[in-house]
Amino acid sequence: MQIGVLALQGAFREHLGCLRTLGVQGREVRLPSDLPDLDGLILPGGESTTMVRLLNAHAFWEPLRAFHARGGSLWGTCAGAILLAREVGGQSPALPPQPSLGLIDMTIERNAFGRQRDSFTTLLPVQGMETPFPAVFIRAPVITRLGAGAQSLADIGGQSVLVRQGRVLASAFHPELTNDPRLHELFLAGVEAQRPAHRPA
Ligand SMILES: NC(=O)CC[C@H](N)C(=O)O
Repeated sequence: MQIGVLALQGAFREHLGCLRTLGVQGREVRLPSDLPDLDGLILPGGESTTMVRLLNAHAFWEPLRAFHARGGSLWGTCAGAILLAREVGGQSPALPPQPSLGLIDMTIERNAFGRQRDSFTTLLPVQGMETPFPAVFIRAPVITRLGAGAQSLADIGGQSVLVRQGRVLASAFHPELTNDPRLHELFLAGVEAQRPAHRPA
């Protein structure tokens, strides 16, 4: 199974490290030409406005949508989750809406926890996990609207922080900054389930 991590900016090395501990040699994705033979792609946390600028500069938007359309699985963490949303809120009304891939029918609000709670770690109950997940939030977004086709797997105070729509997973927090492999395992299991039978592992 071929897994890539978008390596334009942010915590891509940490994701590659987590994949390595699970025996998966992930690949840095820096150009659209790195996408074609991947089965799964992780969009890391970082600064979504910077990522948008770099995605524009490399004409990445259509190749990413095409990757999804041909059966690729995606997982966005924090800034990466913002890139996957249909609508992005939380920026100054003076600015135009932030562009995004629209691969999950949700509205996501940037920097939603406010200054006092800029960064925190919490033990988060996640659907399907026997014990809570240690979730690290850093200037994190929350999902304020979720379409009927998307499913919430965890929430804080009634607001979703982990959602799935088909082959696309989004977490508002950073599983790559903890030693708990369960979300990486969840993503890889989804990729494996989607991988065409004729492709070698
Ligand atoms: N840790 C993160 O990825 C923070 C995301 C950042 N606040 C943004 O809007 O892009």
